[in-house]
Amino acid sequence: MRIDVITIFPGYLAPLREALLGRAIGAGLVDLAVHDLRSWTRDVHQAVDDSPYGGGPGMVMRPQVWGEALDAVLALDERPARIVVPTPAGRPFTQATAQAWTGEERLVFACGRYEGIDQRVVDDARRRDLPVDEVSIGDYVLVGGEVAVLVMVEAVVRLLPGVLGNPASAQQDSFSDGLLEGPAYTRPEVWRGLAVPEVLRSGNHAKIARWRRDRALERTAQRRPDLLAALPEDALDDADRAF
Ligand SMILES: COC(=O)c1ccnc(N)c1
Repeated sequence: MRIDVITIFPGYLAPLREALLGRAIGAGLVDLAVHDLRSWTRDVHQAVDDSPYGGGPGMVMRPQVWGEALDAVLALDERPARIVVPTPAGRPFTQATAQAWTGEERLVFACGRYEGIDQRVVDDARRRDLPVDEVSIGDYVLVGGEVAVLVMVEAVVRLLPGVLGNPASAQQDSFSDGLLEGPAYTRPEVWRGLAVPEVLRSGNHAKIARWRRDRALERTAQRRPDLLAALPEDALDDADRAF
């Protein structure tokens, strides 16, 4: 997978070259290219934004600069790309989105700042039949899209084959089965007077699986009843319902 990020703060994306993601890049599982949007400005001030039509606070990022930047970056590689615009006004980015994007050959992230990017940039890309997703990582506003890109790239790349040491851990993630993950424990057996639940030391794999499923159902019911309500009809078996 090739990932391109267009931003006025390239340094914000440096963490993508650390740790697990850095190793994925080193192993050739991911190609990452970060581009400074100001490279496509033509004026001495390298202006990337301007006042909003209709008035109002803040500044809007200029369509000319973004249009040239996206055209140039897309032309760097012939692989088909999905353009992603992080915005608080976007559709929710979820584990399902991350899973779906693992099938993409290329993702091009357009990081907006200020009050966002002139809408015609997205409209122009869409009318050229380029896939464009405007996505939000949660119901809150950031200063720029860069942090959202860090979140989304990590969520996607960790799912790519060969990235995680143990692929099973991606399968047992929270959300992978529609439920939140339950509590986890490691040594010592007792810590500050708190013992690891007995069942986890029983060696009885069926009982352990049941206990873990019950804890996941319990936590999901307590913290995210919306996820429980959204489960498909056949997702819960009789033992689950008995819980
Ligand atoms: C500027 O971008 C944001 O504020 C943003 C992007 C993606 N998700 C959000 N919740 C906010």
